[in-house]
Amino acid sequence: MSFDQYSASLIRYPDLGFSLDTSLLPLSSDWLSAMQPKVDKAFADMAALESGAIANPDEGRMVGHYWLRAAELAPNEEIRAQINEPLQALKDFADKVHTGQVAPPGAPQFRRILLIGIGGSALGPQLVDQAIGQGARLPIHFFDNTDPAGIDHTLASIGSENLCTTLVLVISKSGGTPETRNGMVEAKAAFDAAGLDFGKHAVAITGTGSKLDQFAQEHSFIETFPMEDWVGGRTSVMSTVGLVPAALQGIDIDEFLAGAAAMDRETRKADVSTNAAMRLALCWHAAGNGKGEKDMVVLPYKDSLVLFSKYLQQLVMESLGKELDLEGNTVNQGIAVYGNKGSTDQHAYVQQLRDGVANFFATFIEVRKGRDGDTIEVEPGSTSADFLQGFLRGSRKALHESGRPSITISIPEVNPFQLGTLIGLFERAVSFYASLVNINAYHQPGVEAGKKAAAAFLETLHAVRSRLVAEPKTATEIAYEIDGDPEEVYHCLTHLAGNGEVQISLGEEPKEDSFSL
Ligand SMILES: O=P(O)(O)OC[C@H]1O[C@H](O)[C@H](O)[C@@H](O)[C@@H]1O
Repeated sequence: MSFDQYSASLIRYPDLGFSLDTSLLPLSSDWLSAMQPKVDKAFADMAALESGAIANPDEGRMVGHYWLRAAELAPNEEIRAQINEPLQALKDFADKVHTGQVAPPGAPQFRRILLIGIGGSALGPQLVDQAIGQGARLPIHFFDNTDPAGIDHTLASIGSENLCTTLVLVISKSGGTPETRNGMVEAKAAFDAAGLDFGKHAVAITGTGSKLDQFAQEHSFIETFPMEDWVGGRTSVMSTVGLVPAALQGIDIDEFLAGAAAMDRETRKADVSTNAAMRLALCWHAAGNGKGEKDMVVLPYKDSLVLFSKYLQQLVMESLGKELDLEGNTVNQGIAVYGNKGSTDQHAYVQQLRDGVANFFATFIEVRKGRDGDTIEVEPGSTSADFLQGFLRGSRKALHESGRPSITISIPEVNPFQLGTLIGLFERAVSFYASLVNINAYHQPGVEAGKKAAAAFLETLHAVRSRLVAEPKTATEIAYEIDGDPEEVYHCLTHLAGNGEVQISLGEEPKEDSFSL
């Protein structure tokens, strides 16, 4: 490690308190020169995207998440209104909830939020809650799955006696995602059981005209906020999806947006030497040979950023994990992302990072401020923050010594503005990287395949249920009756057995297992 190398390579934005250190993942000038045409194209692609080009060609959509924090840059008046009007409306709504002008029947105020959503319609609000939701005016709970045990756990943590002061946010861009629909049906059942009118507790955030939008109208929800098709789920945290819950929590959403806008201003500049988002994209490219050969391990040394690794996992992997490039060639692109937080992970998997298979690069996130307020010494002359910083610097050095590259991002503290800068940085890095490797970062065709297969499984399950009788049958026999796949039928049967709907009698192997009512 050399101070000269560090000093020369550091990209700093002093007004943002931000710096990016890539000295331990160096990019040679020859390599950079060779990449220059692709870099130029990536800057040009981004300029086109931001001025309203159809940047998501497969879905024929514009890609507008950068406008959400700078509506003046949106390509037309209609889109500016689609940003500004809901923003004002959601702020007014949050004020009314806080002052009790919007209140549940029979109680002066809403006291907590239950957010129902999945993927991009939950991860952003979860990240915001964990990172900057401390001391929120309204605590928030989540249904982010169709796991009934998880739903029961969340309902129990709210307490049935508290549903009467719970505000439910149902979030789904498409308005048809099964997990979210199921969560809403489960929540409604809990409200019904408590004798409460679900609609008087519910708000929808969804595309206009979606199934959820219709449900909200039919059940007289308190409010519906629109979500536009030019915002992708994984980049929706600065749309109504992230801002409605954040404003209700009392988080300073203007600062959050300002942080992203400030990072956008810096990383919009087509200068490879000072553009942190382009530098990140180039480092990813260099580390993984432009083919994702190295995984990205995200290590924020701050508890409140623990979900940032997961958030980036969706942002990066759903955006970059693509079979085809823009010309239709099979490329199987992507970068695997995982991570949790430091120094916790040093006591878990960092052993492998240091000594094991060298298939990754690390991204450290340093938060300079340890805590608000006074601190104590945990041993003479040292604070807990000193140790946290020591472990970050120690891991970075140890990885470097064993030939493992790393990037280090530094921010002064975790607050709405800084979280905005981090999200803005990675969103743009993902856009740039997608251009460098010539893929569409804004669709997710692979996700549809799993959804279709799940729907087919559910159909088989219905058919299997209808064939169950007191007399034992094997999976093969039932599969023959319904013209189904025996293994799929077997999985249906073990699912039903696991939930007490059928009896299973084990044979020597699964083929011989029999099932009866
Ligand atoms: O907001 P929704 O339409 O309910 O979608 C929720 C999520 O599920 C989809 O399957 C996509 O893969 C995600 O990108 C999306 O964020």
